[in-house]
Amino acid sequence: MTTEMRTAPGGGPAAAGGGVAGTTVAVRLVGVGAAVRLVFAGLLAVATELAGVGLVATATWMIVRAADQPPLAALAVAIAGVRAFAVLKGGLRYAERLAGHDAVLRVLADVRTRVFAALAADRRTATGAVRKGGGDELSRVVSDVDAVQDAILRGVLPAAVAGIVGAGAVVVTAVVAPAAGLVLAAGLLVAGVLLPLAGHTVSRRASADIAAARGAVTASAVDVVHGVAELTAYGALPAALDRAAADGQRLARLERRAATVSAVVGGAAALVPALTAVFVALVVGGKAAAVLALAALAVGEVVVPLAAAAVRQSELRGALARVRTLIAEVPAQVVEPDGSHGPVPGAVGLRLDRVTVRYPGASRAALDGVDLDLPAGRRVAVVGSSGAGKSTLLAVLAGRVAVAGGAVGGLPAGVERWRIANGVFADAHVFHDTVRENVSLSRDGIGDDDVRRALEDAGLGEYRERLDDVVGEDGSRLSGGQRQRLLLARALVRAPAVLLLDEPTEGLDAAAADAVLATALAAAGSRTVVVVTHRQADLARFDDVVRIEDGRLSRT
Ligand SMILES: Nc1ncnc2c1ncn2[C@@H]1O[C@H](COP(=O)(O)OP(=O)(O)OP(=O)(O)O)[C@@H](O)[C@H]1O
Repeated sequence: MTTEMRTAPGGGPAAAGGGVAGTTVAVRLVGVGAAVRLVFAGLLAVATELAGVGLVATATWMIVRAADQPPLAALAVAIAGVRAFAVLKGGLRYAERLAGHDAVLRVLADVRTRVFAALAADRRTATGAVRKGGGDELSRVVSDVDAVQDAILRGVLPAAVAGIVGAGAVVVTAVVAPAAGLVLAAGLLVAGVLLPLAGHTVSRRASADIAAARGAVTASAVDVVHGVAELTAYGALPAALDRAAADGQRLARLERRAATVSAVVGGAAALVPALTAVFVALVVGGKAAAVLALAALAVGEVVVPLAAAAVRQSELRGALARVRTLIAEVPAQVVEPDGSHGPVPGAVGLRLDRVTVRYPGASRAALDGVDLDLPAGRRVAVVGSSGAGKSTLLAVLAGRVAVAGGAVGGLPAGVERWRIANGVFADAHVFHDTVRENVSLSRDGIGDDDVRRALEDAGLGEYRERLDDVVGEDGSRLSGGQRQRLLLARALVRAPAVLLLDEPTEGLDAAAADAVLATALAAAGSRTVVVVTHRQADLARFDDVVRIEDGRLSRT
């Protein structure tokens, strides 16, 4: 027997992916290039706001001066100034929007690419952040990424612009009239710092509750929709609907409260610049009063949106943290397919060397220091009780799970593991599409004849002439056994060098299971094959039988 098995005790305590967890804090959403663009957009925004304040101040001065009915020549500079500021403001606003959105869209494109890479890696690693929640989690990821845009355009940029414009306006006002400068500084502090801080503090807790409530609503809605047949059959539908309705009401209550906070804070912030303008007018006498008061009003307008943005910012915080974590979880070792790989060799073996796998949050290792030598062409059966770690072993061989310790060897250089080792896995998905598409997955070079042969080999000959049949959502129009054989046909149609089959005959009667395994092994030819099975009768067909119990491997 050439298959060599040793089980080593212990295993590294690090969770899968733990090696990159420490870099989470260091991961930034915005690269240097995008940061430069954002600063440029910010400077344009500052110039736009200053042009706006200049426009108001010049126009006010001109109106006040005109009241004295001076010769027109005395107003000529002011008239030209008003025109210049108005044109400048419009032009700058356009340029600022262009630059700001360009920068933000570039950031988003970059973040989306990195998140996509993380999700793709997630399919093959134990981090499983998205897999755990399925479609619901995926839609949350989409809105989390969109939150990056909101955070920059409605949070970071306006806050920076308001800070610069506000500081500049206070200095200039203080030079003209120190008392007015103080009043303006106080007003801006209240509207631009204190109220946003208050809004942020009050809404921080609420937004965490809202996020949780939103998740609960989605989860209960999905449960009711998907489980309606079972719930009806067991008479549990009214209770489930009540629970879903209660979740909805809780969410509505929380959102109402948050909207009230936002309205109160936003309203107060809008009031402050008006009051500031009145106080500026009171502390400054003469003709300068109107000019400084209206200029203060114009500057106040720049800081007013910050209060509402701060309330929204606390909603976005969770989203941004999740995006950062997700991006940080992209394991460095994941190689993206770039089509530059050579042909997959015909006969390949693999070797596990003290491999340990620990799922996040699990108290014990799913695989614990497992050694397994898998020479090319060997056929190995894996047995063990439920939850012992059999599927995890296949996932390691296919590179779908990150190992916390040990190594997988024997891989030809430059070839990704999934190209070498693949097959039928416990969590395989059947698409709501035709039999043909489910077997070929639109891979190049797989014709109808190949699909038919694979269907025969997998014991699903009854679909030979029904390639256009749509199989339903996750194969709902197939029997359990047919679904399993369809997945087997997918694995056999272009079988990899190492064929991994997780209970390929599950759901078949004994005679059919015997026949399907026999034809599948015949179709596998000289390939290396690893099959997880619970059937004693299958074992005679294999060169070796390995047993996994509690994540440890032994020979039988
Ligand atoms: N994605 C996951 N996240 C967390 N824990 C997991 C995950 N997948 C498996 N586990 C845990 O790892 C252990 C091994 O699971 P695995 O699926 O490998 O067992 P198995 O031997 O294939 O079981 P079965 O015969 O019931 O399919 C179990 O304790 C299981 O609960």
